[in-house]
Amino acid sequence: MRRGWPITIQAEGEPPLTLLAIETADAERLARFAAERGYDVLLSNGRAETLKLTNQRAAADPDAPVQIEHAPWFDMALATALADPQLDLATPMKGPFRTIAPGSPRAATAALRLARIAGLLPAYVVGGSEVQDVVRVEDIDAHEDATRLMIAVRARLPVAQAEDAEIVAFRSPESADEHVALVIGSSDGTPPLVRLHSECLTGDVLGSLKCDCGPQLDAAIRAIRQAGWGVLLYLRQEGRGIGLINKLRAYALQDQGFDTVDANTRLGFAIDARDFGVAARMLALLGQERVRLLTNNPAKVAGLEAAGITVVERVPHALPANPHNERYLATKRDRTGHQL
Ligand SMILES: Nc1nc2c(ncn2[C@@H]2O[C@H](COP(=O)(O)OP(=O)(O)OP(=O)(O)O)[C@@H](O)[C@H]2O)c(=O)[nH]1
Ligand SMILES: [Zn+2]
Repeated sequence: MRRGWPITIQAEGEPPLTLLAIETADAERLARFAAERGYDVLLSNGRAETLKLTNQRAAADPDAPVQIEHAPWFDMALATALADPQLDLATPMKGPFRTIAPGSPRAATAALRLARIAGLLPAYVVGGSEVQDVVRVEDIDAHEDATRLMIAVRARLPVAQAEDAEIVAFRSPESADEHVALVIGSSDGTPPLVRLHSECLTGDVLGSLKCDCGPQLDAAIRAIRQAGWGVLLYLRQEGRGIGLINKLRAYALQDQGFDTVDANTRLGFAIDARDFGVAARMLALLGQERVRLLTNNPAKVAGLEAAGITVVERVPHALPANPHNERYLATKRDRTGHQL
């Protein structure tokens, strides 16, 4: 998909679904794809609603797939406008469009998930008649199957704020994401103070002021050291699970005035695409199934608990705002239920 090649997704009991990711397609590839029959367009419900293409279907799952029927005037420019929200404000969409029920609904849902895993916009043309390399839905699920995660290596890692630390790296056969845990101090038998930190290249490395990630990361290490012992999980869930490029697309939409929640929806993603089952699995592999959790986000507590970890205490983890992240923090409080 990243190379712009078509793929076929097969869900058991459904017709095979052959598709081409719009982001990596070009006019020539598009013309070759489904040349005789024409192609439909597959979007997420959130993206389709943004474009007002869902005929007011009540409260559908934002991640559910929506299929738009081919019309003779579909071309690369139109496919790009359907896929990419960047130009929504500049070029209003001209129809008419007709949405139809996806012929392979489970394969279509898996396709949207695969785009997110690949870091691409979740939008495809569908309908190619030649079956391509076949990907089974189970193959896509395996990328996010936390039970397949294992400890790969552990080593001593003194860090500036905690000299007595050890790094533990995890990986699974299917996923390229290499998650790590920094174990600070040694167990004294009490539940560790734990922080789930999701990767944020802009905040963690470049010192971005748009979010609170960098200061939260520093403060977490300090708090764990002060508590005596604990674990920082550094989860490779950049952009709340949508990847760096898609997060930066969300930033570009924020430059147009949308908040962090609406930016994700306009792109066609869930507001938070993270799976905290990965964190639960890492804690279980470290032998820590009872934890004190540093967070303001009730979804992290719920996600760990649902995956079998007992959160004995939630420890607030708020830091002072700056002029650039005030709105971001207010959105967390007002729209995503953060207890700030
Ligand atoms: N999609 C998207 N992701 C963002 C944005 N701003 C920050 N992020 C990502 O959000 C994640 C940071 O979330 P966390 O620090 O875990 O914070 P949280 O879920 O709000 O919860 P706590 O800090 O634990 O209260 C990182 O992966 C960032 O890259 C944004 O505007 N859009
Ligand atoms: Zn950040």
